[in-house]
Amino acid sequence: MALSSSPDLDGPAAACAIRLHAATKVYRGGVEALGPIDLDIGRGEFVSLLGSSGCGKSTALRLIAGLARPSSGSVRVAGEATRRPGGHAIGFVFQEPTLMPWSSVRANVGLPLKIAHAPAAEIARHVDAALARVELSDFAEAYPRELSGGMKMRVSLARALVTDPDILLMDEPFAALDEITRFRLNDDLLALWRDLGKTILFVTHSVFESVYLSQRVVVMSPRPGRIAAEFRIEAPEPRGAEFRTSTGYAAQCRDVSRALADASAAQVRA
Ligand SMILES: Nc1ncnc2c1ncn2[C@@H]1O[C@H](COP(=O)(O)OP(=O)(O)OP(=O)(O)O)[C@@H](O)[C@H]1O
Repeated sequence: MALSSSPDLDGPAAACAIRLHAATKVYRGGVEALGPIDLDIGRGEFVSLLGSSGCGKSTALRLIAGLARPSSGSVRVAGEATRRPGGHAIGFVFQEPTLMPWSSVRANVGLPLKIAHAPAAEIARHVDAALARVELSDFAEAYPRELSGGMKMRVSLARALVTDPDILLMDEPFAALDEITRFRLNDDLLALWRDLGKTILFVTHSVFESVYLSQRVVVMSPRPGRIAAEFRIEAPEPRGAEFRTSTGYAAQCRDVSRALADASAAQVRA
């Protein structure tokens, strides 16, 4: 078992931001949630983990974030981004925005820096930049109850960005949103990824979302989650409405969908 963070992963993995090697997770009580899986994610890559409910996607993110330890195998993350107080290699965006209802948007976004005892002026500067990035500058003094679901998720994203992480782990962040809001946030996330060059690992149930967003889609089999198939997504950049309605997009969604169905069927037969 190994879990480590180092400025660079060894050898040819130097261009690699995340490396899982034969990683497994067995929870207390004997639930075999994950693996073994091998997965390398390159610096600056946008990868989606796609799989049915309970296949271990969140478990994989938790191992990478260091919130849980692998039962065997290793999980390694490159970079110890301490460019600012409270800086982390990793930012985490959950399905629920998990905002403090009694605090303003500004206070919610600044929380990670406040916990790290960053000076007030520095917190204000980084919060303003993060809010501008998610187009919420006009809502800095608003409270979560005054915001729509999409806006709350933007606040959650700003809070993850405020420490300037190298890696963003996103666990079904848009699953609870209506389709129009989801599409808009998909486009905003792609713009953010292009501009900031972060490594993004995105968990979703949605074939359509995974193909639209990612450079690579990793299809997982049901519990214990293993990698059943991988697809490199071919798309013109920047992606937008034209890609969403293209035959190339439809064909890739069909292929990924088939692999997901095959993975589930294989498990049922096993
Ligand atoms: N702390 C825990 N203790 C015991 N079992 C757990 C724990 N966390 C998750 N599990 C089990 O491990 C399996 C994988 O869970 P996980 O949340 O990683 O799946 P998932 O693919 O993210 O699911 P979903 O898409 O529904 O969020 C599930 O069967 C779940 O019940």
